[in-house]
Amino acid sequence: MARSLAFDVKKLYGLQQFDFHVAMSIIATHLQQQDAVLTTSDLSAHTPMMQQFLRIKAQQPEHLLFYRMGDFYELFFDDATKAAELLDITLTARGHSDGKPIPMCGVPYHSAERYLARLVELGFSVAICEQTGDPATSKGPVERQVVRIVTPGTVSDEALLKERRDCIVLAVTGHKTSSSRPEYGLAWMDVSGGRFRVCEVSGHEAMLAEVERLQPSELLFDDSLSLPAEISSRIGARRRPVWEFDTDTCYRQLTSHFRSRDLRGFDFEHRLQAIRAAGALLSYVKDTQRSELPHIQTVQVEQPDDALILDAASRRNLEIDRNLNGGSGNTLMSVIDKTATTMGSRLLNRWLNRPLRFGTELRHRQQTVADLLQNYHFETIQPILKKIGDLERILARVALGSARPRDMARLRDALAALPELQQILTTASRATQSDRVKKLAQRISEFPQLCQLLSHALVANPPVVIREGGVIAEGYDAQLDELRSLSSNAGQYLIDLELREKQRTGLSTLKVGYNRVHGYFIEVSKAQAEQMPAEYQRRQTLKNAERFITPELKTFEDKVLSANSKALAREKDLYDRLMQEAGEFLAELQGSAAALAELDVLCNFADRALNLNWVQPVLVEHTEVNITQGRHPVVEQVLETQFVANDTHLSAQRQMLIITGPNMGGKSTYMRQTALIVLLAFCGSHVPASAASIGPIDRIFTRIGSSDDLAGGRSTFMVEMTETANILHNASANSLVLMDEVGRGTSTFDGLSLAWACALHIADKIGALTLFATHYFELTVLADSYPQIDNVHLDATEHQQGIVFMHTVKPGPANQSYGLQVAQLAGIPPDVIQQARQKLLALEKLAGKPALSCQGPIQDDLFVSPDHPVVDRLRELDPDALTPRQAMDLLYQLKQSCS
Ligand SMILES: Nc1ncnc2c1ncn2[C@@H]1O[C@H](COP(=O)(O)OP(=O)(O)OP(=O)(O)O)[C@@H](O)[C@H]1O
Repeated sequence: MARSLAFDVKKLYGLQQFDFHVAMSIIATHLQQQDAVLTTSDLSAHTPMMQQFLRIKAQQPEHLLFYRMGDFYELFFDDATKAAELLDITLTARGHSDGKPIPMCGVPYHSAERYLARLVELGFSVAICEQTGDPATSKGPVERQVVRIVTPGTVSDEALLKERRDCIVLAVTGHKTSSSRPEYGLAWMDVSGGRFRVCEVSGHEAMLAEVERLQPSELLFDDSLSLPAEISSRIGARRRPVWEFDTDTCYRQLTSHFRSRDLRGFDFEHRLQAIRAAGALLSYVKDTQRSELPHIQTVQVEQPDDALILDAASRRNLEIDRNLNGGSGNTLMSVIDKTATTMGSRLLNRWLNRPLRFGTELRHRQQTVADLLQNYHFETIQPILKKIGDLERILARVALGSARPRDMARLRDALAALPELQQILTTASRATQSDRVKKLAQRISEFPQLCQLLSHALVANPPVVIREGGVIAEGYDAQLDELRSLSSNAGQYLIDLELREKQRTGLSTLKVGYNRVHGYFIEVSKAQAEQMPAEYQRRQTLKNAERFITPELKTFEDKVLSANSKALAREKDLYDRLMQEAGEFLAELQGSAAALAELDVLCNFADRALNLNWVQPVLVEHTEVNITQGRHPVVEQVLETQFVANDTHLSAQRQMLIITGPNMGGKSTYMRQTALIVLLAFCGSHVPASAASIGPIDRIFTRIGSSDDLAGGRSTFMVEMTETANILHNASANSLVLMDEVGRGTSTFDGLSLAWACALHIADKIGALTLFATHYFELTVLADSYPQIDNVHLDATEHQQGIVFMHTVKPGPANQSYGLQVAQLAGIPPDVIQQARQKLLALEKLAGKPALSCQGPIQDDLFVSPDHPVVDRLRELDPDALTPRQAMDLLYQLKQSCS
């Protein structure tokens, strides 16, 4: 129906080429206008201003409307009620509608950013409606227009952005395939960084993993998709109509933006889902920014196979940039990020969240870090990078025409620092054997012409905004200088004029003055008024004086009074041109900024390697994770005591380690450190170990910790099993799998059986490199039957005062659980511990062996429970030797011992 309607519109509007998207927009506007017409005719009793408001609001139904009135942005009706609550500001009323007061609230325009930041953080978007007409010439309300729409994922203002985090808007679409595994298309844009990426993934888990990786501030999803609550109820998630994802229209959107005939050059000509997501996203962002997005110069396809895959749960468990409480403390990022620029910090975050696979790019990174470490070159580079700052975001604002004067000054200072940087890079690359630093330096251009222009044009420390002027330096523009000197020299001119006219007329009372209503004047006393020369025209009569104007003074007045506003307008004009001129270098500047950010991250890797005593891992072609004296990068930094380093050796011959040991022994730390070392190695970083060699790993899976997903309707055990199922389905022989206490969330036998079967499946069927921590000692027997499985344990010893954790990984299984000792350490009351001890003894007696230790011989049949005493008696009994009476008595006895 929509499509046929659109064809009618095509006829109606005479569109040459059928453009479904444009047509649908016309229909939508048309319908909205009809709505607005209806509304306005209904509300003709409203003031003209309110009618204007309603007309504009009807076109922005999904955004809060900031309606500019003087020095305030006002909100009305439901917007006002909502905003007053969200921003904690006073709700008042203005006029009436239908006999009821119209709710209203407002925020001062000069502090609007603070309020915008809050709303955006809460996931709301705001349409900013400014006065665009001239109040002096307007009949009725001044003309107003929505000049931009601020949405959570498209903001580019410095005040609304987090410095060290990408601000991403993501679009998701997809379709179900015959294999019932849905194919998803994802497209995301970092408007403030000028990045546009797409990918296609297969299956639900993969899509969730991408969302977890990207952490979008805004998520647009195709209305036809049924997505789980964890996606659809995210802050900033919005349904978008299906027609926005129309393939043909999206394809055309993309080709017209990139001015290309097709999408072959971008390598996604046939990726329909990616095309749909990318096209819908591009038009959404263009619409909200009211810009053609000149800084989005390309779109890149991210191939899942190019990166080491981390599913959503593993990303969370490894606490890469967010800890399990959602904060940023004690994360890998918090330890590793000592970048000099915030653009470098954001790139580092992206790298950590998308480690590479084996390949040239990874080796290049490693080599560059090694080169930068030589002679400590990175230490001379970092201070210059600090001077350069966040070039990436400045360039985005230049492209969007929203760069502030201080942005331009920072751009100038950044460009001024480039020659010095190039010199250092030349020295560094001469000192190294590889050409990596040289190659990186070649990607960073110098911009002498632009740098000179900005230095000439801008004052040293410009104000925050252009509004009040004072941005353009003296000597840059003759016209501006003249206008400025006119207003600043006005005082002297008037003194000179007064003196001259006094002498000419000989009138002693003559003086020059100014008032707001009448402007400049020459005043004389009433008595001398009649002696004025003919060219003096009367302007105002006072009680004791007369005021005049002369043609000369009038000309001066016109010039001076307008000089100020003319100077401001001229300055604004010059500033805009300056931005345009900088915009002409945009592509090259963006390329240089990207290389600078990369240089920053690689210097950062060198810095961390040196200061944290990390080593370069050797990348080998065969499957192995061979770490000598590995440490956990984060725990090591926060511990007040010495961290105990441990080895990890996994290979095709030793695929699985069953890790036992006491609670608090260090099992989880050991497993996580292995995963983090692998992850760091695949980012090109050095690693916390004394040596490491790592083979090609395709994915890292983790099943660690327990949390329920009440909103998603999944219990702790259900979450645990879902994550385990994902591993069993998707792990390969090249995956690194961490399994921590699988099965603990259910009854002992169920849990043990599941842990047993999962471990066996991974070791026997998949062959993944696996660390399997468990408190089920029964699993340690697997090593006897499967040569690829080995036992290790975390060491602890018992002291008089209690248990001492050695945190050392030793061969073989643990021989004790120490559960009660750890509970005692945690402060469980002594009488409870005592009772637990008694119960433990009873259980051990019943089982005929220490219940929770594996000291006794390990049985092959793990799940045979100890026989009941009745069974033992029956076994010993000879029925033929019993009289009927004895048999009857025995039966009663047995019955009694069962009760
Ligand atoms: N190698 C180590 N060197 C020094 N301290 C360590 C080491 N490993 C762990 N620790 C300390 O021990 C604490 C507990 O470690 P971890 O959580 O890894 O134990 P666990 O064996 O997994 O315990 P549980 O079985 O109860 O989950 C850590 O928070 C850390 O303070």
